Amino acid sequence: MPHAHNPQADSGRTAAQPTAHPTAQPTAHPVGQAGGHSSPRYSGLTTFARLPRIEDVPGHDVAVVGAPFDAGVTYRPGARFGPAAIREASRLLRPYNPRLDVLPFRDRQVVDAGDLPCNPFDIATACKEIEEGAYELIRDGAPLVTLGGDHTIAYPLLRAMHRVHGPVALVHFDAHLDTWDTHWDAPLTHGTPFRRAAEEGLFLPGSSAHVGIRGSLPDPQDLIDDAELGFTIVHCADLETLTVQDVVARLRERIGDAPLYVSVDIDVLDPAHAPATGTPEAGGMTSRELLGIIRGFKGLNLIGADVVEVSPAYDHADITSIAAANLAYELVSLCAPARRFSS
Ligand SMILES: N=C(N)NCCCC(=O)O
Ligand SMILES: [Zn+2]
Ligand SMILES: [Zn+2]
Repeated sequence: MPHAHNPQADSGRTAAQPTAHPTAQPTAHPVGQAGGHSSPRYSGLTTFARLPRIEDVPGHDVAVVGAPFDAGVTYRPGARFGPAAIREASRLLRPYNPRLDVLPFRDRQVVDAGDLPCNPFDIATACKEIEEGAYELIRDGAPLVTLGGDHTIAYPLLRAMHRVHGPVALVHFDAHLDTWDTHWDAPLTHGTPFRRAAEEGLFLPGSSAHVGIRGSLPDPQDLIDDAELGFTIVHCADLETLTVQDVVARLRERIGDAPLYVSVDIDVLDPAHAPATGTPEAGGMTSRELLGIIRGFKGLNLIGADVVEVSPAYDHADITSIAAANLAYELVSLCAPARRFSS
């Protein structure tokens, strides 16, 4: 599908009417990754998975974009460097995803769209910039995977998704609820994006879930307030008895055939699997569990996703960035069609 602005695509669009082009044809001959045999994977300029930049191809079916913003954090800063670190850690991603049996870059034109503009001093301005930048990438219906950035960015991203698809099923992987009303009286922080989104009806509460919630809370009222927003919660402790398949079944039943948005706060992983994050909590998920649950969304209508809260200065041996890059790869892979012929 063309990336160029299409004025007709906007006409008659309202929030309640999904407007993604159901008939849009995928790019005929996608440009894939820079070849691992013609140039070693550790060489060359960095794009996500060594994919072409958006300006290097005529159009895109799926975009990966960075949102280097971290003015909304409450504890350790540094997620503004997340997109660069995740891209660097994505060099080893290969063309074939065997668990999903797809070649995500062969049948869809996947591009690296660079970084969205994000004002580093004014959160409201940054949110507007992120929303507009994301909207330009998705206006013709292309799925978007955003590399954060702190979790504040999920709010403008959901606003952009809503403009194209209407309310979405939201699956939110996180140690934290991120549904506070305000933090230090600030309405736009990484602890508040899903409260703002709920107020604006950006997601379908009955189709949405928090997964991986754990850790100490400022107040017991947090859980009561969150419950009023309509989410179901798969607590991290539930994984002591539920298998990955059980969780997938529960989430799929809830999502149904609604357009799906997946928001992954990397702190849903145990600090052993993701040390480089702003508000780490002990007792988290393994990367294998999280990758398994996300793969379980195969066949659903994924219209967007984010992987946020990677703060690379706290990393060791790129553990966190590698986990984030692989999660983004699975999310992009969910946008690929079933394999039609062997490679
Ligand atoms: N990591 C995210 N998104 N939120 C954490 C907020 C929890 C706190 O600062 O107490
Ligand atoms: Zn979190
Ligand atoms: Zn979060």
